[in-house]
Amino acid sequence: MTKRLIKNGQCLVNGHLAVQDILIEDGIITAIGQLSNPQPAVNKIIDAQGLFVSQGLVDVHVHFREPGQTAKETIKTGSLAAARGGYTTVAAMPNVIPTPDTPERIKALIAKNEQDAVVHVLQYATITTDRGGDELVDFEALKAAGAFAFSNDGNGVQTSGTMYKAMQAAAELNMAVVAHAEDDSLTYGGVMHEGDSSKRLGLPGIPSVSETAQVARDVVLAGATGAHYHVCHVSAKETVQVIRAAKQAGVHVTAEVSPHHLLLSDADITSDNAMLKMNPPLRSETDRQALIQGLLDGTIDMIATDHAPHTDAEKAQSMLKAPFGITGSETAFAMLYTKFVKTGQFSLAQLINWMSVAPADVFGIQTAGHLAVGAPADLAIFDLTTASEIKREDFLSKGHNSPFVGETVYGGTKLTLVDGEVAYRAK
Ligand SMILES: NC(=O)N[C@@H](CC(=O)O)C(=O)O
Ligand SMILES: [Zn+2]
Ligand SMILES: [Zn+2]
Repeated sequence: MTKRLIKNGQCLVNGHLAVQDILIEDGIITAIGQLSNPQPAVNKIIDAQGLFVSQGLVDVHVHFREPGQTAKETIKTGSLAAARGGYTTVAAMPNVIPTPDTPERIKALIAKNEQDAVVHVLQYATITTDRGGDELVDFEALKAAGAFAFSNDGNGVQTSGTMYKAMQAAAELNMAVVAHAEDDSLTYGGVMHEGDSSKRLGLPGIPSVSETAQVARDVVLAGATGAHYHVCHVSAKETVQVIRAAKQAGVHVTAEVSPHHLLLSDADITSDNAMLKMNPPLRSETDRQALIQGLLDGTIDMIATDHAPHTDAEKAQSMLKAPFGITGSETAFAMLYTKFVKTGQFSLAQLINWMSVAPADVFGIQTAGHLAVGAPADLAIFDLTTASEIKREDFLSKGHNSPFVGETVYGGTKLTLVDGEVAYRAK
């Protein structure tokens, strides 16, 4: 039996930091508290003096590009990036090639995730065949094959009738429909938010209504079907209002926001720079403030990265040509800690709630989100007091497409344990 002891770490206890020791036996947390020293037969002692020891973070929105686009990312590199960010459980979106829209395909992908990943990977199935059109997948068979939830992320479901039937099927199975909300008839070939910055730069804009109109449709459908409807990467203030009203009306709707939509706005796009191109786009400062308010009042439940790696060559192009998406796994905690917790806007407990507890609880991920005796030893150890610079050469992701390179941050990850084993250790 392997016994590890994490000594003297700072843990959140009832929302406040307190010094605790954590005993791990065969990958399971077996004791938390002021443990007597020495513990009998401990194989390894980790000294966490002055460090923050947290339950592992949970990210319900990442893109690994395998199979199909392994120049951008693989299951291995994407999971290493997650571990470096302090994540121990992630959910992988299905926009890989071929896409997991059949039981055979998702089984093969789950087996590959299991084999290659250094963190726990949950796998989304698509809502429709080929992640487009109106032919629904076999929800029951995909659930039986191990699907985590259903999503066409990368694209919105364009037809109301298709979304309605998808929600009926998902509700029947007690599974979530996880939506990238985007009405293609309202995007006009845009590459950034339609607003002052797009006008100044002369770049085509994506109006907020392209997101909000579809979420408005979907909360009505969720209300009618009783389905759990989860909104990906909320970006617009009007969308926050629609979700708030739907929650008040008793609709089973939940929502995530990405770190970049909390940290940046279109005012940060001062030149044609594809490192700031993602979907949905960075919106106005008013939208950003509404997202922060949405988190604080519970309208938005959680933070998810939408880690979307692309190659250097692709992202070196103009915003007109480059693909949408930025990476996020390796920068999320440190950036959010530095910009929101250190500044006093969020408490550390709130941040851990949005980055671990809430995603696990909302999606019923039994094995994640809580630092507790009996739970798997999925832990992240962060250094909240030493400043470091985000450097592109340090990324374990194949993607370097991060607008946060060069930022000085606190909250770097020192060690990530998955089932008690080292998934990431800082050099
Ligand atoms: N967010 C993005 O800009 N891109 C994502 C797709 C998505 O999340 O919609 C990708 O797969 O690259
Ligand atoms: Zn999306
Ligand atoms: Zn995505």
